[in-house]
Amino acid sequence: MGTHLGMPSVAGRSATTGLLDTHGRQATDMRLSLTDKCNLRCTYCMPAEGLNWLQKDAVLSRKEIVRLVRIGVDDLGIRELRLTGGEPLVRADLLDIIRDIRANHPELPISMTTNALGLDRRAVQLKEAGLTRINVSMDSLHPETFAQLTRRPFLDRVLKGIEAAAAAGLGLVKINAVLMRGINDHEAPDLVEWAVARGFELRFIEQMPLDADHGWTKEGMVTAAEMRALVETRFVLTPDPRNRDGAPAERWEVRSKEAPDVVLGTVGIIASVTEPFCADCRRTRVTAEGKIMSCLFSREETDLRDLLRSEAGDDAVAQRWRDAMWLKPRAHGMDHTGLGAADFVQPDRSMSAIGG
Ligand SMILES: Nc1nc2c(ncn2[C@@H]2O[C@H](COP(=O)(O)OP(=O)(O)OP(=O)(O)O)[C@@H](O)[C@H]2O)c(=O)[nH]1
Ligand SMILES: C[S@@+](CC[C@H](N)C(=O)[O-])C[C@H]1O[C@@H](n2cnc3c(N)ncnc32)[C@H](O)[C@@H]1O
Ligand code: SF4
Ligand code: SF4
Repeated sequence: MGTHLGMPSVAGRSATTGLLDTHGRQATDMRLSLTDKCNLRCTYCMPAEGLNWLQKDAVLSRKEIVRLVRIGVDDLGIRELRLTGGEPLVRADLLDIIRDIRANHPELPISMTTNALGLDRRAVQLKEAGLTRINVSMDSLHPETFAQLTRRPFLDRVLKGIEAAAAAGLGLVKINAVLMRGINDHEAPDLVEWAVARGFELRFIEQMPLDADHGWTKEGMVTAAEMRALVETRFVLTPDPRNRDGAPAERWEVRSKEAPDVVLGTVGIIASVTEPFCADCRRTRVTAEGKIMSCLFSREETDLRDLLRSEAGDDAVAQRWRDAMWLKPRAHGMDHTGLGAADFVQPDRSMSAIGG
């Protein structure tokens, strides 16, 4: 667990404090969903038939998004912004949104998590608009396995997108791979080999119960310990000495068994289920329709859109955001960790509808 502010009292929350919660954490990392729509149907996230997309006017407009980010950064201590979704690249005004945010906040790190479809055509423009870096989700290097997991045959397009992002200077490129038992878990060492050869940081992700199909089981998921063992069939892993600094990924240095003196690269493992990192969580989430979710697994949502569409000033918006974050659950949407525990309730929203 990293450093924390002391437990703040309600009286101690003045109009100038940031996004504190009753467990002594402060959210400085804003995750903003630009859309609930997506052009893939990853089995651990979306149903095959897709979801009922939000109406256009239900989704925050460019102006509303830019205002919300300004309030977050200027009034609430946000220090990092991540654009996500659904698939952020399907949003037509994505470049304008990034340009506007960059104009207001010249130093703000702005990253994006994407499936990379269409990124080959837009990577340079994204960089020019002011995007800092990119994470790409890609679970398999085999076209058939990729198609099985995403229900779409688009691996070659994703690979082109990744190449374009690296060439455009949107690095360090991180690659996210959810490992699924019996489907792509055997690919773990190949994915590591592919990523380190290209200077990408690969992260293996434990599957969480956030799929629209509600098919997740604790027994069925691949654990972080298993992921390490799979990688260690070909490589030597040692803890990365750098400070984790609130990051979900625990990083490991990768060496080959033949030349263990040379660090080939780094691999991360995001163990939300078996090794949760909630005690050091620094996240605040805004859904595409402007609801604050203080935790990925929150059952409570706080609407900011109605305030943004009223005459309310920035102070009122900031205060409602603070109030929502104050009540952030300790972990996994509850007062204790335990995805899949008897008292855990899976949120109604899938990962794509929350904003991963
Ligand atoms: N438990 C938990 N897992 C999360 C949360 N946010 C993201 N994840 C998981 O972490 C994975 C990686 O998320 P990214 O969007 O790439 O963000 P990140 O790892 O914070 O990114 P970097 O800062 O670039 O390292 C996601 O695919 C989720 O599975 C969160 O708030 N809680
Ligand atoms: C919801 S997606 C949104 C951004 C973009 N569409 C993408 O896939 O990168 C963000 C991240 O959530 C991850 N994700 C989705 N469902 C998940 C689940 N059930 N468990 C763990 N990670 C999940 C994806 O692998 C992806 O890295
Ligand atoms: S993980 Fe990302 S790419 Fe896959 S269905 Fe969900 S939102 Fe779409
Ligand atoms: S589950 Fe909730 S508290 Fe835990 S890291 Fe994710 S958002 Fe933070």
